Amino acid sequence: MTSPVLEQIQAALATVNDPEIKRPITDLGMVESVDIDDTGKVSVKVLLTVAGCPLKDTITRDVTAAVSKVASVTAVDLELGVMTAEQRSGLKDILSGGQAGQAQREIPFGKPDSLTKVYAIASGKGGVGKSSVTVNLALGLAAQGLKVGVLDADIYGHSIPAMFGIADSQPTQVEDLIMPVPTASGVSVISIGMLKPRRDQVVAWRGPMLDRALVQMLADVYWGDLDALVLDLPPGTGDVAISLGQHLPSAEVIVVTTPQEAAAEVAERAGTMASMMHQRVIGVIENMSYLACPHCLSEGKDHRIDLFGSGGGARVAKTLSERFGYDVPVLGEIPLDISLREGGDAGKPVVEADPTSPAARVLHKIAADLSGRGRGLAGLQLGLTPSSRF
Ligand SMILES: Nc1ncnc2c1ncn2[C@@H]1O[C@H](COP(=O)(O)OP(=O)(O)OP(=O)(O)O)[C@@H](O)[C@H]1O
Repeated sequence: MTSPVLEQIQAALATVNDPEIKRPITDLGMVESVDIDDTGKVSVKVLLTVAGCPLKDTITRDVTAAVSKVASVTAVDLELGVMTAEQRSGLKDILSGGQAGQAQREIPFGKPDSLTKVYAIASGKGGVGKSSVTVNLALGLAAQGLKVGVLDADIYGHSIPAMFGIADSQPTQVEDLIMPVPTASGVSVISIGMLKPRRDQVVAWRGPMLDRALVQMLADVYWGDLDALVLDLPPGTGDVAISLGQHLPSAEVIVVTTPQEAAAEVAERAGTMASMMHQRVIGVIENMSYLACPHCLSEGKDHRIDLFGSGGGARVAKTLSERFGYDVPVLGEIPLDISLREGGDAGKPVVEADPTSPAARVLHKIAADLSGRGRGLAGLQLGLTPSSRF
């Protein structure tokens, strides 16, 4: 039996999103029953996707808050249950959009009508700050109001979860569909490290294994409707970069380098590799660009110490522009900044923990510029050839 109050409660429940799937729990078959007694006490039973769901506290809080707001509700009694195998299979069907049971799901970002911008963060060598840039750029894009996912494909490092403060989190699995782990600010994260049975296990995979892992992270993960997916690639020009090029030629590549000559040369190779895979290199980020002299700052002066030399980013941008015949700009120069390193170590990225610090300001600016380029099909090759000139 429905009553106006029950309808209001249903409407309130429809405002609660599952934190991992980011869709209303009412659309996902998670609300099993709703009742209200004569005193205004509401009894709700919500089914979790798996027993021991890591986000059950969030769901409890959100459901209780939403239902409590309905006028005439005096109390909320929430019971949590767990979906049966059959209910989970139904949920998987909803999430995979009718593709359930297919041996190989499609990569949603590879479809011609995909509106998700895919940014692949590449570098020539390790340790130049590629993962730090990935994490902070993703949060910077989220701060611009975008729905953002991060895929950590750096088999050697997979440091992304720790930098986000979710190192101990494991993704929830609904049948063979994997839910990305949400960060505190709602960025969805999957790391190649999360696919290993044990955290300390060393990944020594060859090309085909890596390719399978990358496809799994792109196709078997329920990413939902993202505005941007930021990928942390392993350094260099190896198997993952080739696989990514094959599966996602529409990915836009950002090359991270330091000001050093030696770093610039290998960074150019990483950029050239992307271009060989028909991906567009949209810019270069120079990290560890300079150190703001602390003594001068205290005197109100801006003096830069070029700890690692200078000009690497500009050199890579110039070389790649000449090589590809289109403009590859320097997107920003991120200074050395203790708060960036501390934020990474503590799992509290600098763009959120210390947004006015010098590095965070540059990263926010890069994110704002990128999001200003807009979502959608702009910049994609549409495969149209003009038939005549006007
Ligand atoms: N601008 C910066 N200022 C201060 N420390 C930085 C800066 N950029 C990066 N770091 C620090 O340098 C170290 C290496 O950075 P990061 O892990 O992001 O590099 P990476 O290129 O992803 O390395 P790898 O490829 O080996 O994973 C980290 O400890 C990070 O905190």
